Amino acid sequence: MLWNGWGDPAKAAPLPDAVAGLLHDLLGVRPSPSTPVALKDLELSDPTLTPAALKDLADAVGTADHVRTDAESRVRHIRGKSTPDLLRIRAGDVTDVPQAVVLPASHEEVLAVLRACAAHAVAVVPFGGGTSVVGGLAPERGEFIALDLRRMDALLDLDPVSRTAVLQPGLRGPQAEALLAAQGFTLGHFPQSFEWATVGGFAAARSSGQASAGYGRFDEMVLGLTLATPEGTIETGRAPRSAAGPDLRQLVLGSEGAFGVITSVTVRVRPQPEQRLYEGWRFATFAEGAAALRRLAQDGPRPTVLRLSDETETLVGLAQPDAIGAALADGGTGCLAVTGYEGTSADTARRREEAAAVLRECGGTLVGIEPGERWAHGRYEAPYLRDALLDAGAFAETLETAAFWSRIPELYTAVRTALTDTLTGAGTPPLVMCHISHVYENGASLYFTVVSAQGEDPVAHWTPAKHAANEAVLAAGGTISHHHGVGTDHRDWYVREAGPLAVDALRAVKARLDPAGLLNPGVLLPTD
Ligand SMILES: Cc1cc2nc3c(=O)[nH]c(=O)nc-3n(C[C@H](O)[C@H](O)[C@H](O)COP(=O)(O)OP(=O)(O)OC[C@H]3O[C@@H](n4cnc5c(N)ncnc54)[C@H](O)[C@@H]3O)c2cc1C
Repeated sequence: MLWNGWGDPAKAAPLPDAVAGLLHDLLGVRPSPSTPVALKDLELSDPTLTPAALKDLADAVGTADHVRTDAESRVRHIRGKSTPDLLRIRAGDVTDVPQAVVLPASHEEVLAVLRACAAHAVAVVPFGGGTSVVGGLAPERGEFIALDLRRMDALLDLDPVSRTAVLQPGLRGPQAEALLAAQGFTLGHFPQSFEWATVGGFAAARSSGQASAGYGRFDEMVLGLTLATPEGTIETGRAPRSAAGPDLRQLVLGSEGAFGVITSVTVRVRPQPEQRLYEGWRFATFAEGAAALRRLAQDGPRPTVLRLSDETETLVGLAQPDAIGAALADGGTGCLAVTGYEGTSADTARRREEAAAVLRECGGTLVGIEPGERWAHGRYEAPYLRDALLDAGAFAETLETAAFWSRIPELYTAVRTALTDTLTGAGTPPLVMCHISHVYENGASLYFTVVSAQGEDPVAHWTPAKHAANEAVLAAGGTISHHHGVGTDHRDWYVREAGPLAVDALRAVKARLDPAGLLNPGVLLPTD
């Protein structure tokens, strides 16, 4: 993973000329005068852990080799991958750097690390793939270690009769899929961060993948979890469903490292699909397309992938950026939906035919296989483009929410307006794009992408727009996050969404599991 950008440096994507032209002409983007600070020029404070703390940590993981204090290891575990995170590290801001990176190999070693940290009053940030986009890896505490779970990367068990698998938390998406595929199964969890994010991170942040219409969200796949806390171990998941009290899985899912470290996850798996097929449909308007998605979500049949871009995202996605200005002035040129079917040949053929009838009835026109296959082929590429946009002096960020179907139109307008008005008022009119890519019987998520010129201080320039969007989400009846989580960035809005009694109850849970407040201080819950 690139330390100050996204993904595999070999896959870095140059900005297409047409996009560069659009940025300049439509958004007034000017080339950035500054170049990112080089790794060797970052000015890190010296590690402050005492020799006794370092020795206890080394004992906990068996060897000092798995306790790293070198500058590069520490920098590689700073914050996550939101655009403000990238802008800050590109500017050389290393204030949130961990004191050390500790790499345990088992549940017992995680417990031992937590004991050592408690003894030395050092905070702990569980670190999976480091792809958090909500400040989930930036605790409000100066001295902390990053607990990197990459060595816990085994498939511990596969039960083909029950169709369950037990996975260690440090498995990245492709590693987990490869281990399952070798035995004929798939998890079916394909978020855009699939290549880098981990099983533990998926559970800790309640992730949702691009095939959620067919396979479900990650939290729906989880049947059991093991949680290591400073006070001991919690295990959940004796049976697929249970009436034995409240479901403790739900307390661990989405806890973002604030209650403990997830050291194993039992998931349901499905047979590898015989066939995968994706295609494109066109709707006259976003509202018409959304109504079609709702019909499929409520009455079926459910495609495995179901997504709809609004007019602006459709134009940009079709690589027709030159046409955007004119098309927006004309009121848009329609919206692209992608439907995907994975499963046995007979099942995909049946669902495809029945879904096509519904989509036609709702006003859709089949465009063909090409847009669907193009989407599937390039599904993990967009984050690479963000680095090129930042290099070119543009700002690009995403945010997401969800609501019941009846609220979706108001939520869509409210968030777009908040982003557009705030950034236009600050002198950088944005391009705001949106898509629906996670649907339920009763509602859907909205995922926004914002592109504009960078302000002089790009992070400070973006913050009021992000806050205005958060306010719009709450006012329009949305949730502050559908799948990115709370972290530190959404925490104050989450506290308002959940309400004071709920937050107090969660604090009581944290106080019992983590009495010294060492786990991810300030992430999910306020520290005071
Ligand atoms: C380009 C890009 C695209 C993205 N696309 C999607 C998407 O399509 N869908 C989606 O849901 N999300 C997406 N995300 C967000 C992110 O990938 C998810 O939140 C993911 O679940 C994080 O996994 P991770 O392993 O990187 O966790 P990290 O970023 O390392 O950690 C996330 C949080 O969980 C905690 N944590 C991590 N591992 C554990 C553990 N084992 N036990 C306890 N706590 C733990 C961390 O302390 C942190 O608070 C995207 C992010 C980026 C940058």
